[in-house]
Amino acid sequence: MALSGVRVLELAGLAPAPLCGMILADFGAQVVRVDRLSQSAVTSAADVQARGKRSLALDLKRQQGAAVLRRLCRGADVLIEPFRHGVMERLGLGPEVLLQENPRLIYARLTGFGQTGKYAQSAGHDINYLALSGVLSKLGRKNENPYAPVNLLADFAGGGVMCALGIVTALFERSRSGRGQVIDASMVEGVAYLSSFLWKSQKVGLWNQPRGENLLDSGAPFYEVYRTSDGKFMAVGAIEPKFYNQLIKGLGLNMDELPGQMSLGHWPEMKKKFASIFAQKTQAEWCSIFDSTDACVTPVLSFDDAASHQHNKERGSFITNDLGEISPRPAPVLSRTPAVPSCKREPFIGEHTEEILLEYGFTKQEIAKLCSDKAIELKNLKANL
Ligand SMILES: C[C@H](CCC[C@@H](C)[C@H]1CC[C@H]2[C@@H]3[C@H](O)C[C@@H]4C[C@H](O)CC[C@]4(C)[C@H]3C[C@H](O)[C@]12C)C(=O)SCCNC(=O)CCNC(=O)[C@H](O)C(C)(C)COP(=O)(O)OP(=O)(O)OC[C@H]1O[C@@H](n2cnc3c(N)ncnc32)[C@H](O)[C@@H]1OP(=O)(O)O
Repeated sequence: MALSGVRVLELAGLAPAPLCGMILADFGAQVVRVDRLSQSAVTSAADVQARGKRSLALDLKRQQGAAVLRRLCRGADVLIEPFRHGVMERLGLGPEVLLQENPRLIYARLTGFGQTGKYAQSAGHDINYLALSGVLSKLGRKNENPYAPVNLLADFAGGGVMCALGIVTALFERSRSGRGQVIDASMVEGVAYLSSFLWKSQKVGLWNQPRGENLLDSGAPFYEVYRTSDGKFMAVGAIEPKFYNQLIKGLGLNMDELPGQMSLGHWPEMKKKFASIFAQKTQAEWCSIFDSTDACVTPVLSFDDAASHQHNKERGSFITNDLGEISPRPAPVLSRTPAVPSCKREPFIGEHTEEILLEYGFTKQEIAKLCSDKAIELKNLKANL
């Protein structure tokens, strides 16, 4: 796999860092999740993005525990840390310390607000980062408050994925320079960057109307979701005139009797018309009308339906693990070295502590001492059941 041989240490955190680590693991990196000891490991217990990772339980608040991480970092390629600015420094694990000991280390700091600035020390979650990036102000329907679509945008796209991009970019650069570096992955900036199109298209007329009344933000009748007679939904994205024509045809309407596609004043009335037509047939009936056309009309699928949809099945877009759990296949698909996601269950806290420490050069005696000092925890299957 593309990232085979890359050794990653991921300090356990909430949603974004686990996704970042899982992406690296899916593409072949050896990812170790560094958990708190099971008594206090709330975040790891809730981690459902640990595919392909191993778990090492380490108490970083104890000096011996912090020293273990320092030693692990000497043999690692990447460290992902998801804490507020200052936490790692207080533990004596800041980048200046770890990079001095291992100049090849890529030290990825995945936070909401970044390492500097007024909010660097503040708590926050996806919705706050999205808000500060400016993007939240653009999301939502007409006359409604801005709406944060689950925690996908800042946490996962602007955070986890952007941080993974930073890491592979830094790994690529290191292959030329031989040097590691620090990555300051702020979710505010990650999601703002992701929204570059929005920022850079402000003057082209796409966003002249208030929120929810523009072409791509649910203002247009041809870029909207409609309810079907069986309580399901169809997604319509017929933007270009040649595709819009096919939409109109599929709906059984006559173009000559309709206002122009881009007649904004008619959009509310056209939406009502489309809505009343979509409400007359089931989702399956609309699919049989629109499948195999270029009308850009697709069913809004539940997770179950998405996993069993013919198109997704043909591509193998969803995978099933040893426990029968279905999840999305890693993307994108690389032709020679595709990701090979693990089928095994996710790790228990501390399940691999001993084997990881041995691998990183600790002796059995050192491990026993760390264990009796409560700096580490060996397999604790019970805590996870
Ligand atoms: C919207 C999302 C968040 C969604 C997450 C939800 C899905 C889950 C959140 C809570 C979960 C529920 C809960 O756990 C209870 C149940 C548990 C059960 O097992 C399952 C069901 C649950 C109901 C469970 C269900 C779900 O899983 C949840 C609802 C987000 O936006 S996530 C993005 C958050 N932001 C960031 O990641 C940005 C960077 N990080 C931060 O800003 C802060 O870390 C954050 C997130 C604000 C938290 O602040 P906090 O004060 O808690 O931490 P820090 O200041 O960063 O300091 C960390 C301290 O921890 C010490 N430490 C770390 N590792 C170790 C270790 N190995 N040993 C010892 N100590 C350790 C570290 O030293 C720091 O200590 P100090 O503060 O003393 O320096």
